[in-house]
Amino acid sequence: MTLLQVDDLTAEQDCLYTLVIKHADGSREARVIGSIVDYVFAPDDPVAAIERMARPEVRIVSMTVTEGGYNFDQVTGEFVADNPAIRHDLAHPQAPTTIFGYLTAALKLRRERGIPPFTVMSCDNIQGNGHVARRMLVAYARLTGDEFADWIGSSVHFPNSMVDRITPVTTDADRAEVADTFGIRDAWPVVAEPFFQWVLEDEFGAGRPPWEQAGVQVVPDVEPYELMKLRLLNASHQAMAYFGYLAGYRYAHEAAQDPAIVSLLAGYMAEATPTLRPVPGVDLAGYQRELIERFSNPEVRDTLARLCAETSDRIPKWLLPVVRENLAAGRPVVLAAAVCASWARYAEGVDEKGAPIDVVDRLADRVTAAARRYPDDPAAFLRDPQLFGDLVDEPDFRLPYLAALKSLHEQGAAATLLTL
Ligand SMILES: NC(=O)c1ccc[n+]([C@@H]2O[C@H](COP(=O)([O-])OP(=O)(O)OC[C@H]3O[C@@H](n4cnc5c(N)ncnc54)[C@H](O)[C@@H]3O)[C@@H](O)[C@H]2O)c1
Ligand SMILES: O=P(O)(O)OC[C@@H](O)[C@@H](O)[C@H](O)[C@H](O)CO
Repeated sequence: MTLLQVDDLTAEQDCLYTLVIKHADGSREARVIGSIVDYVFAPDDPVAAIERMARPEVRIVSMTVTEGGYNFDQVTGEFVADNPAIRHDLAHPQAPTTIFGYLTAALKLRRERGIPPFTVMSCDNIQGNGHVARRMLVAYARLTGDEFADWIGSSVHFPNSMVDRITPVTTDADRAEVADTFGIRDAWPVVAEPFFQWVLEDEFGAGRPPWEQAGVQVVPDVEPYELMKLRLLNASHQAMAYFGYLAGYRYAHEAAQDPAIVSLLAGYMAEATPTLRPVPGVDLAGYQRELIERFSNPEVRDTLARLCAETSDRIPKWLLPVVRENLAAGRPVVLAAAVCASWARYAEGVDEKGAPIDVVDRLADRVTAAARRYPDDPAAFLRDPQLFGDLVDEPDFRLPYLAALKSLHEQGAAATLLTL
């Protein structure tokens, strides 16, 4: 295997890359994208990155740093100040490691130089991603001084957004295909499904490109779209990932073509739907059918391993809000509880044939240790307040969770899916 650095993007191919759209019928569309004009790898040269962000022509800083990058307590929603990376950034403002250190250093420079602030545009899969980005950045800045934090809170804009296109990890096979099919030697092609949706609030302090012309929906309130996407698409990814992996599948389309998994997804989505708001112009039943079709696209070859990673940052943000709202309204949470049980079974790190599972999660040691307390302490996995809050005390959640976990152990994933 060739080890490629993203630096190749600048050195070898002038920041151009190929976007390959993979249709379910096997046809392909390819376009060379020229929207990246330069690239600075911040860990190599933090000061250069900060200076770049401070340039007057920079008007938007967009972020795709995954759910774990926002550093908030998943139960209280509060900024976690007691984090070694945050302590490091406060002590070394010119060599930061977190987005908060970078954004703060660049905004400070702009303010000192009389340059208006940039807009911070989160593209991550977090409910209220703009609101969360604002709250967390202001909380970080407050640790450096109240006046500066207040200035960020009142001067910097943070649009909420919903970004949707299933984009798996690029493989060597993708690179080879781009060369063979399109005659393009590209170290960093991006492959994706045909569907895309980007919904954005028009909340920019210093202007923005006319993204409507490229199909972006600019709306006054993104929340209904976010709820729909995070609770139906992303949470359904979680629903099929662990059951699918334990049942022996390795690709999303394989799992999504199994009728028992389709039933699980349909059942979970029926549980989640009452927690959504009406979405302008969207028929939610049609959206759910389309999701199963999108997941089933055999060409995209999204791996379950990608969907199974960093669960500690995903299930608490996408699935547990559905559980809490349904419990509060007296509605059932049986399938959402079973999905949590499938995570617990997966987190044990050993599959149904005794083979090891590579649990990729920043809390891997902790979740695996808790999961392995089954059967001596069957609810141990739920007794992690930072992940589950007090849900372990809710019988309507705990009992279906325990039933599904017992069945996963005694019958296996395939048989459990049939009983669900
Ligand atoms: N891939 C998709 O299908 C897709 C679709 C829509 C939205 N998104 C959003 O985009 C984000 C990125 O997706 P991706 O597929 O590019 O993921 P990825 O894992 O390929 O890339 C994530 C990047 O974030 C960086 N990162 C991780 N933790 C960080 C932290 N604490 N601080 C700063 N940087 C950090 C990583 O180094 C990596 O470069 C996702 O989390 C999701 O919110 C992804
Ligand atoms: O990338 P993450 O960590 O937010 O979540 C994994 C997938 O659910 C996600 O990448 C989806 O493929 C994407 O959100 C589809 O638009």
